[in-house]
Amino acid sequence: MASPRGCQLLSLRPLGARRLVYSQLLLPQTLRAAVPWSRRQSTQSDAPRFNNTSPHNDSQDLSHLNPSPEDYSRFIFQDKCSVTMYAGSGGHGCVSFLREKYIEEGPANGGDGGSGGGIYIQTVEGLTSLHKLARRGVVKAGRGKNGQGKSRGGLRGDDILIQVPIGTVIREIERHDPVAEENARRRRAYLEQQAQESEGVEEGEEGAAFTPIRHDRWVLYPGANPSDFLTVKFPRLKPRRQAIAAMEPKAPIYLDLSERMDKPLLLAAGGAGGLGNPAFATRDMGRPRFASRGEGGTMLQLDFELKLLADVGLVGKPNAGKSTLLRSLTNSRTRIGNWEFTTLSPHIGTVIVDDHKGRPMVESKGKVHRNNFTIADIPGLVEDAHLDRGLGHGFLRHIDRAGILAFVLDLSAGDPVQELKKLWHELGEYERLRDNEPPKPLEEEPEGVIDWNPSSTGLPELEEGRNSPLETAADSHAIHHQFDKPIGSLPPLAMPPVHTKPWFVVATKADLEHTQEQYRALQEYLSAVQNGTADHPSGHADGWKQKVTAVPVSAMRGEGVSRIPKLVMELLN
Ligand SMILES: Nc1nc2c(ncn2[C@@H]2O[C@H](COP(=O)(O)OP(=O)(O)OP(=O)(O)O)[C@@H](O)[C@H]2O)c(=O)[nH]1
Ligand SMILES: [Mg+2]
Repeated sequence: MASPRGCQLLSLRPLGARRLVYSQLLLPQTLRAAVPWSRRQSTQSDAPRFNNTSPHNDSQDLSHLNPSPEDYSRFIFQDKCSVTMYAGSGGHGCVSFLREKYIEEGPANGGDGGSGGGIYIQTVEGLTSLHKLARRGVVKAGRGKNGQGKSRGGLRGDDILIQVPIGTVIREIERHDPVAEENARRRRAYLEQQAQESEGVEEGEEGAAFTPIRHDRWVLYPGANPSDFLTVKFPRLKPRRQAIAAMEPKAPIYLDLSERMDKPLLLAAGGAGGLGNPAFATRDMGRPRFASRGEGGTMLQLDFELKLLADVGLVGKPNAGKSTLLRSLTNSRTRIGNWEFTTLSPHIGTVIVDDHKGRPMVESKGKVHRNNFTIADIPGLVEDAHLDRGLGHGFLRHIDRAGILAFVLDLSAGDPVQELKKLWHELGEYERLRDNEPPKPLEEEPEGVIDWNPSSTGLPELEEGRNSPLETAADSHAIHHQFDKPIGSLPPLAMPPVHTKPWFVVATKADLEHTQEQYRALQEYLSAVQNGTADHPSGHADGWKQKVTAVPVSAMRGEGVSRIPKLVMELLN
């Protein structure tokens, strides 16, 4: 028993030391004293101290809402990542001949190679972060197995299914498609030949020209001498794609996966398998001693970005009590601390709203029943956050992505109306800066952009004339020109203006003294905004103000928070 305990203590020590340094740097004198106090909460006997006055003490387990410093888990969050994907290449065809007693020179019986594995994508409910995908970095589908003798075909390569959260946007950064490149090469060769013919080069001369064997395209019979092939005329080998490749979205890929998908969507099909030697048998050459190699798989470099973070985003100053509020509403284990910037990355919690029998209580817009919504706890906003102060722009971007904004105002910390206006000011400034950014190159080329709607039954448009070698070559030429120069950073996602989003206020720490007057003033102001007698705090005349209200809560005691799910469900509708 002794050794594991020792280990635990060792691992916690540096953390405690670091926290103390933070607290001394960031906290005012009055709050500093609270840090050792909150650390003391870890012992059972001290835990209920601050709650002595609360009538709920006995009935509720409040330790979840005012956790000890040890009681937190690190939530790894990533809302952006770039992943390189390789579809599997096809297996090679086999060169083999029937060998049987009394059959001297058996016919060709090499099997075809198996096709390479494809890469599929699907949105699933319950995922909130891209960190798992980001950690993989490179994703490779399986290669098809080579064909074998006795006409045995090779096995297909394994497919890869990538699961992403709903609201992921996928954009293509780079593509390397061996089939398209081979087509382009053939096209160039064809054009050169045409040019030569028009210049009057005689056919006889050209026909005699020596063409080296393309070992990247052909498999030769292992027992044969290379010189045996000098006189062999290899057939023209068109690069092939699997039939399923017709279901790939148009290049360059731009997908906005904003709904749950029942079926996966193909991003890149694997390369077609090579053909066995029977495929090349002709009347003149009954026993071809070559087979074709499998086609290479497409390489895609894709940028993933989470567009919609959560249904509700908590916006507030550092230390306002956002994380405590999230804990009181959900099972989240987000970290709480009486100092600023406790939360360093968004945490998402899910609130289940049902009749305790699993049946949803509310029906939302698209007539789809919902029994849950998600809340994102975002790091606190400081003044001039839009100028990258505090924890920077990144978190304003997260606010941008929540459907509903919940402004968390600490009633014990100054005038809440002024606080609310400051928060709106930061959002407005951020939006202004974002919208004034110069447009990036990809925005000027919208022709490759498709709106993928997973609920529609139709397939995405197919690449036109993909099977015709000349047209395909031209296409691939275009692709190549586009990717000659790297696209660089992609343009930001287009979001609806922040001031048009539904919002409400959570007035927290209402259990503290002298907060009633503050709440009253806040509620008066919000009523005035709703009636139109006061300006919308964002300063926009067309700001959303259909039902602006403030919910007084004491998140730490879990009081008043039950009104929030009802309000959110109303707003979601
Ligand atoms: N009295 C009282 N204290 C609260 C309440 N809600 C939160 N607190 C305290 O306020 C402090 C800050 O709470 P957090 O939830 O970490 O605040 P935050 O807004 O997430 O802070 P950052 O993550 O730094 O942005 C903690 O010490 C909480 O215990 C409340 O309703 N009443
Ligand atoms: Mg927090």
